[in-house]
Amino acid sequence: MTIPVACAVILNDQKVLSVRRSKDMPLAGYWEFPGGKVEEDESAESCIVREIEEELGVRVRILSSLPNHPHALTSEKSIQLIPFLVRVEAGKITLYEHDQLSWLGQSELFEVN
Ligand SMILES: Nc1nc2c([nH]c(=O)n2[C@@H]2O[C@H](COP(=O)(O)OP(=O)(O)OP(=O)(O)O)[C@@H](O)[C@H]2O)c(=O)[nH]1
Repeated sequence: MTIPVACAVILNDQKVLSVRRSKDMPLAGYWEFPGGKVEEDESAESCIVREIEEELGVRVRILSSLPNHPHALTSEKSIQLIPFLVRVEAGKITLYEHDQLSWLGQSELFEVN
């Protein structure tokens, strides 16, 4: 089974926004790009706008779509990660589901879980 997951790449001064999954979420403590599962009858584009509003409380505009990335979770379950480069259009980033955020530079991305 392959689950489509849309995620947002939000840049600020060459650093990318990363958020940490809270203890109320599965895979707690792992860092990710904000986003979530694409629902049935939803486009990946609508999904990322919805998820970012739910998770970070901001409205984003999609600037471009980035190459999709398949990622095996278990032998039966995999994720098709669908990243979008987005820009925050309105609001102030607030964590509604995650417990930490960090703006990470290219090499720092490899230093978190
Ligand atoms: N958002 C996000 N999810 C990722 C990334 N990489 C990655 O493997 N995933 C996985 O994709 C899945 C996304 O599921 P989720 O639980 O965040 O989705 P959701 O917000 O729709 O939650 P829900 O199922 O409770 O409605 C998780 O298994 C997560 O670990 C990433 O960079 N960002």
